[in-house]
Parts: sequence; C-alpha cells; structure tokens
Amino acid sequence: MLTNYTIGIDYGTQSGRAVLVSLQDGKEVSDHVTPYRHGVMDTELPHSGKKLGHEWALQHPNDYLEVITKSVPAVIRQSGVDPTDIIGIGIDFTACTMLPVDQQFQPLCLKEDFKDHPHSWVKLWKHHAAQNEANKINEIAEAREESFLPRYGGKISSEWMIAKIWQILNEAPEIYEEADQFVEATDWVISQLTGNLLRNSCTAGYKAIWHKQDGYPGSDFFKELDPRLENLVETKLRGEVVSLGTKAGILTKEMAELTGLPEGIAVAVGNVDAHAAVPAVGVVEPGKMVMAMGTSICHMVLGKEEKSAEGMCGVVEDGIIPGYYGYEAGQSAVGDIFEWFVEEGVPAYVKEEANRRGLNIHQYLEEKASLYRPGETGLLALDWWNGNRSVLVDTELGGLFLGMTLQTKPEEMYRALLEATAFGTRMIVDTFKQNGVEVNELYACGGLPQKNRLLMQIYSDVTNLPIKIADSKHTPAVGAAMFAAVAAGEEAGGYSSILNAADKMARIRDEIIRPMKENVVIYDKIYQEYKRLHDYFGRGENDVMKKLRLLRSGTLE
Ligand SMILES: Nc1ncnc2c1ncn2[C@@H]1O[C@H](COP(=O)(O)OP(=O)(O)O)[C@@H](O)[C@H]1O
Ligand SMILES: O=C(CO)[C@@H](O)[C@@H](O)COP(=O)(O)O
Repeated sequence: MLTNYTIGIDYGTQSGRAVLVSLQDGKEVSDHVTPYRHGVMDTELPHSGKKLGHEWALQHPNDYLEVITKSVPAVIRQSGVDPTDIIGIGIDFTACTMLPVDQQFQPLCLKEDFKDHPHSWVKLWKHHAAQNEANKINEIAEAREESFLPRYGGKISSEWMIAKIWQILNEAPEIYEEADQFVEATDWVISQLTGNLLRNSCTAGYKAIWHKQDGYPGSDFFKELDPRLENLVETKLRGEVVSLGTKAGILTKEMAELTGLPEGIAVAVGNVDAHAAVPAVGVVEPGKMVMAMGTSICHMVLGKEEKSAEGMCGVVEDGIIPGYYGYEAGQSAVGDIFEWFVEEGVPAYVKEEANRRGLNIHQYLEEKASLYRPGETGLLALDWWNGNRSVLVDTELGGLFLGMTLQTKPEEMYRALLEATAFGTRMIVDTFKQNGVEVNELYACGGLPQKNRLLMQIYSDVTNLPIKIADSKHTPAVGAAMFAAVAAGEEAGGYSSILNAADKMARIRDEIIRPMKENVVIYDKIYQEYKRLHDYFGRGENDVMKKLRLLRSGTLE
C-alpha cells in the first residue's frame, strides 16, 4: 500500500488538470494543466466559423483527450514514480456537459457529415440556450405533480441533460436521429480509456433526473413533453447506471501506450468536479458545506434524510458519499463575473498601475478593495451575470449594480461583485437551513480560495460561518484519484471504500477563516437589502431583466 499511487484528472471549464497522488497520505506528488485548445466555443464553430446564438457554449471532445495524452505522461515524468506503482485512474468533470455519439462512441461532431452542425458538438454545462425547453419541462412536470420535481428544488435547469437533448430534437431533429446515445462527457472520456460506456449515478442523478429507486421519469412524462421523446430512456439514454467508485473497466492497451501507464490498471467511473471534491477535503458527514469555488460555485452538503429546499440543484441518494443524501446547489457565475469585470470593466490606468507593480489586475483590485470596510463602497450588486442557478433557477436574469456615483472607483465595484457572490451563497445556506438541511461550517476548494483572501473573509463575514480551506491545488482531481483507489480495490493496494480513502488521503489547511463580528453586523444589514432586490427582480415583481432580453432578440411583443 505505502508505495502505491493513483492519477486523478479534473476537467474544468477552461482546462484539464492531472494529479499523481500518493495513496499513503493524499499528497499531490505532481500536477500538470492542459488548457483546452478550443477553450469555450461561444461565438463560432471551428472549421466553418459558423456563428452560434446567444447563450451557446460548446467544447471540442479532442481537447479532453489531449489532457490525457499530455498531462498524464507529464505527471508521471515529473514525479519520478515507477509507473508500475500506479494502480488506477479516475476523472471528474463539469456537468451537465453532454454530447451525441454514434454506436462506436464516436462524437458526431468529429464526423465529416456533422462537423458544421452546432448541435453535434459537446454542450458545455453553461450552455443556456435550452431555456424554453426547461420552462416547458417544469410546466408539464408541475401540472402532472411529478414526484421528482421536489428533489430538484422545484425546477429542472436548462443546464441539464433533458433540456439539452430536447433542444437538439427541436432545432436539429437529424442530429437527434443520428445520435445513438446522448452521454455525459465524463462517461464518454471513461469510454475512451476503457472501451466501456457506463453511466455514473452522480451525473445521472443530479443532471438527468435519475433516481436510485424510481429510475428516470416515466415514458408517459416524456411523451407529454414531445411524442418523439417517449422512448428516450430506453434508446438514447440507455445503459447501466453505476455508483461512484465502481470500476468502469481497465485501461486499454492503446491508452496505456499513449499515456505511459500500465495496461490493465483500474479505471473508475466518471464523477462530477464539485462532488469529487467533497471526500478530498474529508467531508463524509452532514453539516459541513463544501464550496467548489472557481468559474462558478457548487455548494455540496450531506444529509441523513431526503428534504426539499427551494432552488437546490438536487438531492441524490449516495450521490456524493454512499450512505448519505447528497445535496447540491450552486451559483452559475462567480470567478467568471470577476473575470468579466477585469477584462471588460477596468480603465487603462488600473491595468498600467497593476502592470507597473507586477500584479495581475485581480491582485491589484483585491489589494485596493481590502482597504474598505463593509458598506463603505456604498454599492450593492446582484450576482446574476450568468443567470441565477440557486435558488431562483432562472438563466434569463442579468446582473445589477446599485448606488454608483461619479466618484465610484473600479476597486469599489470589484469589492461589490465579491460581496454580491457572497450574498448569493448566503441565500443558498439560509434556504438549506430553513428546510432542515444542517450547515454549520464551510469548506472551500477550487481556484478562488487560493487566489483571493479578501473574497474568503467576505464569505465568512456574510455567512457568519468559519471556513476551512483545502490543502490541495486541485482538490476535485485528488477526489477523482481517491475514487480511482476505490475502483482498484484493497487487493490491488487501493482502498475498500471512499470513507477509508478519505480517512487517509483528505487534506485541509490548519488555518481557519473566522467571521469578524463587526463585519457580520454590517453585512447582515446589507444582505437584507440584497434579499429585497433579489426578490423584486427575481421573483416576478419586476420582469425588466427578461424584457430587456426580449428586446435584444427582437421578440418583445
Ligand atoms: N485573484 C483572483 N481573484 C478572484 N478571481 C480570480 C482571481 N484569479 C482568477 N480568478 C477567477 O478564477 C476563475 C478560475 O477558477 P479555477 O478554479 O481556477 O477554474 P475552474 O472554474 O475552471 O475550475 C476565473 O473565472 C478567474 O476569473
Ligand atoms: O455544475 C457543476 C457541477 O454540478 C459544475 O460542473 C459547473 O458549475 C462548472 O464548475 P467549474 O466552475 O468549472 O468548477
């Protein structure tokens, strides 16, 4: 056991990161990042340059394979570890990131006949163009009093599998017809490593309305959505759904040659990025909320009973850790909002000054924004730059700044954006608590906790909760490596369960960020105003944000 290692790969929004992890203590021996060559394709297709509509977000499946062929050999090389000591590999992915494939699991977008068709490509989690379909799914599910709806906080999101599939059917029936199956990218990558296509219970549960006891919604529900969808589950969503930590198969000879890994090692079934992070910070019991903080935030918490909370993304039995109900909620833009501001919203003098001081713009603005006390900017923002995932589940909402004057400074606006995202998290925490899901402390992982100290203090002050930070550069990847150790099994030198793996491998920093009393009091007052604005613009009292969208698309009647 002591000399064994596994590899975990975290497929994020902009890059894939591999880590080689020691099974003895969870230490990341080496890591390597491969940025996606095609990034997020949200304006046009490769090859043809064909324009994409508003709210589209696609990816290139070959970028995922490039992460394997570049980052895996790199981590083996850097580590100096003997490849024969590597006993398994696992991955986690953004979700629902899905694609249509043919019978040989080949993505339709890689076939000559379909490469110029936008609907043949991978739809990234943040592809929000299936909102009409999501609205209809919700309307019909509500009218039929479908029992699955409360498990998803009352609403199915346009980010998820069924809405995305239905959009394909509506806008490109020929692609729908041609697809042998629609699969999560995480399951597709595993099929490329093993030759087996298995659906993991985590993405199926959270993103495709699958339930451990009830399975998918009935064919009568799908038929009412659209008669052409009646047999979707038995046809294009068919396949075994297996639990996390299951061995999907063994690494193929071809993949072994491409990566330098031994042929035949265990490959774990796919997982979701945020969910994989939970055991990696040692959270295997209720009351501890894990925030995977990057482009977006996913909020994960475990419970002993199945409860319903408005706007949560889902509660899935065994969805994160076996034996518990796993709850997920989220904010669909966080780091992305800060990036938007840094790229689109700061004047030249800020860039020059940051440059002169050898800081990036985030660092420069964080430093300046830290000099303010809560409330001092006089600003309040709504964090809906990419819609609202929880608790409103509405991708058609937009961002808002309030209180600007001729004296407003960029650092004040940056601080207001950091605060707005913290208020969004508080809304989620409060909603869970009000519905009987315990949240007593926060655990943070992902890129943001390491990059922005002010942000973390604001989150602690706004929620009035202590925050523990992951002691790992790529926490979800470590989680994926832990599930790989479980897939390999004790007999191969791995672990018999994810609880045992977490016990030995989870790592958090010693330092805890604690709420500062004087800040908590002021933020509590500002939060009441945030809540009022949130409800006013988000719950239908003033639909101006939606009207503006309709005006933009020329469809306001
Ligand atoms: N110093 C910073 N402060 C706040 N946000 C930052 C900072 N540096 C980068 N970001 C944001 O972090 C996000 C990337 O987060 P990361 O966790 O690395 O990636 P991913 O979400 O793809 O997993 C980007 O949206 C970027 O704008
Ligand atoms: O929605 C989920 C998980 O359910 C995430 O994959 C999605 O928010 C993307 O996460 P990142 O911000 O890229 O870490």
